[in-house]
Amino acid sequence: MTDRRLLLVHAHPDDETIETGATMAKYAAEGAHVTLVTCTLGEEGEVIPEHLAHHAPDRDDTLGTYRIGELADACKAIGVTDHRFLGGPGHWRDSGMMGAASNGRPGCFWQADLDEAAAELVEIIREVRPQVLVTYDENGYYGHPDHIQAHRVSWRAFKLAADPAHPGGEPWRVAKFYYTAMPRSVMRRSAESMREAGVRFLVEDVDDMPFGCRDEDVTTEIDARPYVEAKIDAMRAHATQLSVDPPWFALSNDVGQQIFGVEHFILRAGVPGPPGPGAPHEAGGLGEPYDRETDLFAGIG
Ligand SMILES: CC(=O)N[C@H]1[C@@H](O[C@@H]2[C@H](O)[C@H](O)[C@@H](O)[C@H](O)[C@H]2O)O[C@H](CO)[C@@H](O)[C@@H]1O
Ligand SMILES: [Zn+2]
Repeated sequence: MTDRRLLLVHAHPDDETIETGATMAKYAAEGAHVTLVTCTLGEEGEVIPEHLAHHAPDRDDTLGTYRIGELADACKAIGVTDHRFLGGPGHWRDSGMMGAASNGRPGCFWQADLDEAAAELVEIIREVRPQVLVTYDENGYYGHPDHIQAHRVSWRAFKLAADPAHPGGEPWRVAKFYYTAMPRSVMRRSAESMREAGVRFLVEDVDDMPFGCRDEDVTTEIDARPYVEAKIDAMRAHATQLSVDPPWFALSNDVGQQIFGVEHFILRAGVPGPPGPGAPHEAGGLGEPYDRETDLFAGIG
């Protein structure tokens, strides 16, 4: 299909690259219109490099502004030119990890009025008219309040955008709504590879990691291996948040993860397309039988 339009809704600067960077680079390179919406500036994040530590929320509190620049560089690396902050830069502040005092801070995303935030996203959906929307599952992929809220706002906006009773612009029905996903079998093989390689990062037991899904829940495997270098460049752009030592990376908790050019998704709404040739285990794929979609736009007329 021509005129493909993909909308991704992510919570903080860096999530777009960690979970969907190769997929975004692939579709952008293939001429699809890729729109990234980021819900906060990541103001409450930790800072890895010592020389940037002064930006931290408990020091200069300038991390949000700094991460705007990191995100711009990451978007350039993956070829994404249409990026928006939900409600405008800094409209909703990063809420911090679940249970942090910052969860209760007025103006943080976790405290956002759902319909107000969803209305902001409906405006973008009715302007861009994407066939595909990608965000997190009900648990926000790993339980972070801003990720859970990104899911809730996206699902609400998906419904409202198609509702003729919702004011402002022509209704638009997004054909396919996806969750990002990381199959546990891929995590297990990756942890084994890290142990064998003796990586400099911590290697945690997969069952102790806050994310991961059953292989059988995955509906879609995007093989974007040709774009993994772009994903690595984008990860390097998020230097306050990520340590990158390809093919590995780590967040500020120094727990190692593998950088994959193959990324996985769960179709939450819409009609799946036909199965296609997936990726082998050694590439981070789910391997045989290749009974999953291999294109987010598959099956859309
Ligand atoms: C990938 C992601 O969502 N990162 C968030 C997350 O950052 C984590 C947080 O600082 C945690 O305390 C660390 O142990 C972990 O290593 C970090 O990845 O939460 C931040 C605060 O809400 C957010 O800014 C960051 O983007
Ligand atoms: Zn995040």
